[in-house]
Amino acid sequence: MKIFTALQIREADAYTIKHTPISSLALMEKAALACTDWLAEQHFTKYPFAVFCGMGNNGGDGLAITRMLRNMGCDAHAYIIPHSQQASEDHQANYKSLQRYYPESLHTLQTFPQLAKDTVIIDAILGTGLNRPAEGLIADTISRINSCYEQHTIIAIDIPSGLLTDTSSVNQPSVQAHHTLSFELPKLAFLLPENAVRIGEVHILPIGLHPDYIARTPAKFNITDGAMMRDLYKPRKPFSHKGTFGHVLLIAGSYGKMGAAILSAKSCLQAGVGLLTCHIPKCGYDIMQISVPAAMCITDEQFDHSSSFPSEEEAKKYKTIGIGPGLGTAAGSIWALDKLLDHYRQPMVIDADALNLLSTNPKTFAKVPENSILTPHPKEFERLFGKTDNDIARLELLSQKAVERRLCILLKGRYTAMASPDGELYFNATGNPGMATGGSGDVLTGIITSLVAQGYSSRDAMLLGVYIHGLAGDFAAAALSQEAMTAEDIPAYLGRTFLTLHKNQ
Ligand SMILES: NC(=O)C1=CN([C@@H]2O[C@H](COP(=O)(O)OP(=O)(O)OC[C@H]3O[C@@H](n4cnc5c(N)ncnc54)[C@H](O)[C@@H]3O)[C@@H](O)[C@H]2O)[C@@H](O)CC1
Ligand SMILES: [K+]
Repeated sequence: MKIFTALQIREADAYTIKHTPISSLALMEKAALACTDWLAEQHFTKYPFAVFCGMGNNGGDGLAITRMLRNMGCDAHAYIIPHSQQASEDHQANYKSLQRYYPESLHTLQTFPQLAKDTVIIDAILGTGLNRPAEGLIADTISRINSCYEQHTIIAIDIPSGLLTDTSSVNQPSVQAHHTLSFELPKLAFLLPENAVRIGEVHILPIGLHPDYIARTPAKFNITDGAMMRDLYKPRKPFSHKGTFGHVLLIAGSYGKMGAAILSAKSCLQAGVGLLTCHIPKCGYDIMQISVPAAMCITDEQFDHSSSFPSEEEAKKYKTIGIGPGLGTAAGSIWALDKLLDHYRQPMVIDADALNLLSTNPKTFAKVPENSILTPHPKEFERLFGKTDNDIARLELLSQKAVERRLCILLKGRYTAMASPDGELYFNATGNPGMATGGSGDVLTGIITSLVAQGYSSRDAMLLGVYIHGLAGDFAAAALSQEAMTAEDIPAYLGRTFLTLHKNQ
């Protein structure tokens, strides 16, 4: 799914109006109807409404919504903020309709109104046309709306007023909504952790923008989805054998952190690898053999951490290496990783403590093979690549580093961002807060390593691995609840997840 900029959204709007028998005013009517239908479905229409309107088309939406709510018998009032000399054409048309049918519902905002108990606040002040920070009466109204957050439900139309669509809004005043009702496609602003408290729950309502414009217009950012993943997925051929699906070496675990190695190993197997060998310290031998009988084990000479990774000759038998879960940051492990990178040139999957080893050893980092996949969470990302002022700057840094170092890098989060060496940037939308629990990342490493071994390109293994990791988590949460599920439940639901990738699903 594409993420369009504010400019592209305007173009999609204009293209739809030009190429279909729908006027700009009729498109606004459709958008307002989609919002009022949603309000009715969610049983908000039993409450009174205060609709705060700007003077552009976002305000026009608000006026049309007020009329439709009145048509449904609701007690709705529109408060127009006079921030401009002239309202947009469609705003004027909707103003006239409301004045004609429900003149008592129209107000020009002078002071913030007294709101009756349970009044639902609709924020239709500014939409994608925001071109400067909100100030004066608009900023005052935004702050008054936000002061009602505990007592009233606040619903933003298209985007919370004051929030920028495509760039960071850090330090800018904006409405803080419980729900955002947006049109047709998600906006970049909705995917940024820094906006989480302002956007609330986002609901994307279709309004019939022209599919040709959407299909032929390239977007800088995309969200992966089921259709794309079904295309990437490689079904198994009938005459295949375990050699067809690759041999993984997983270097993981240390004293007190063998659980991470187990979770990763189980997930690697459940994601379909042909053969799995785990390199673990001596303390982990019984634990691994008992917990994951299908995995072979090589024990390090050290008891509590790993300090000697395979030689050039030994490493040749592995299709790929996954390294990091529970590894620890012992000096011996740094030295061993550095030596491994002197000869190992295949793409690897690097996670957790192995990333921390790289962040403190730039010379070792420089040896990481091209097309390797790095899987940092935000703190690990910061240690590797430095601090940024906001989420947009961090996305740019992510993309820049992936291109510069010829790596696939994924930045974990609610919408994990995934960058590949050719500059593409995708977001993942599967997953849920039940996965915010120790071990989820180890599971992801196992899955992605497994896919690389099975012949997926690094980019495809990253996109597909993150997608199925999230979807398996969604199945686990649906069956067990977000609270009760643990990281171990994610590989257990991989089977159901793979079935959704089959073409006939
Ligand atoms: N493209 C679409 O898909 C559709 C868009 N519609 C609505 O149209 C909206 C966009 O409308 P507009 O382009 O008119 O933009 P806005 O309604 O966001 O407002 C733009 C107006 O506000 C002024 N303005 C911008 N920032 C300001 C600030 N900080 N303080 C004071 N004034 C400011 C601008 O100069 C302009 O006059 C969307 O957000 C959506 O709500 C819907 O009506 C129909 C479908
Ligand atoms: K708005």
